[in-house]
Amino acid sequence: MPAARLEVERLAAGYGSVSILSDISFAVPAGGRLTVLGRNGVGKTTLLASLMGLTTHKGGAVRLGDRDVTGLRTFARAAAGLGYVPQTRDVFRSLTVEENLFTGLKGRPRTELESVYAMFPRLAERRNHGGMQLSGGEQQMLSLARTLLGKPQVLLLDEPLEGLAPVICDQLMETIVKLAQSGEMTVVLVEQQIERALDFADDVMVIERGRIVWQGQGAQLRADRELVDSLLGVGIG
Ligand SMILES: Nc1ncnc2c1ncn2[C@@H]1O[C@H](COP(=O)(O)OP(=O)(O)OP(=O)(O)O)[C@@H](O)[C@H]1O
Repeated sequence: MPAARLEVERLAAGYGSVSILSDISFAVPAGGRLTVLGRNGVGKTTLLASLMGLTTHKGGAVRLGDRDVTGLRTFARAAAGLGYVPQTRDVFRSLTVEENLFTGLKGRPRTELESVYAMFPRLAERRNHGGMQLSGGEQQMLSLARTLLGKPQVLLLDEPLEGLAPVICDQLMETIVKLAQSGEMTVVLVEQQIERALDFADDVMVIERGRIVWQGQGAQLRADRELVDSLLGVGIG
């Protein structure tokens, strides 16, 4: 499946009776990249989870290409082309690397594993290792690789670099950038490492208390330290 446009219109969502997100509207063109920034606890994870149908819907719409997926359950959204790599890293710790990857194949031939092993040679080396023996970086690679086996049209990544050593962050970002540049999928990245996040995407969105407070080009943010400080409470560079 080729990359698809993601369009979110006036989305409102939360947990049970609690509202977290309101009036969230944005679009990412097919094959495009968007970075979502924001301080801790502002609703970034809730946004990605809401796109997957994992929160309480309170209004608005999510469209994937021409298809309105708002009313679909999580598995149906995944089948429609949304791929989600959660912050918690989706790894079955009692299974080996290869067994974890099998679960992402969903009946397609085993030979497809070779494509992700080529992308992550480290996983190929550790194919018989148990999930619980993996480092944080390897778990992140496995979680991403498993999602990629589903050939998503839109890939949602929640802080993939969290807790990883700088050299592993470099390697992982290189792979993510290559994936995005291939044009085979649209990518939405939530990331706290601002410099790397701005390197990743031209289009940036900043969330504060569940609302979009800034949308624009990353270059604008990079050039304006005061703006970055006011939006994110930290300097860059
Ligand atoms: N399962 C849940 N039930 C109720 N409230 C929740 C739940 N998960 C998160 N929240 C609340 O929703 C708000 C947004 O949290 P969220 O995890 O989306 O923020 P975030 O921007 O991703 O933060 P971080 O950068 O720390 O991961 C917070 O106030 C949080 O306490």
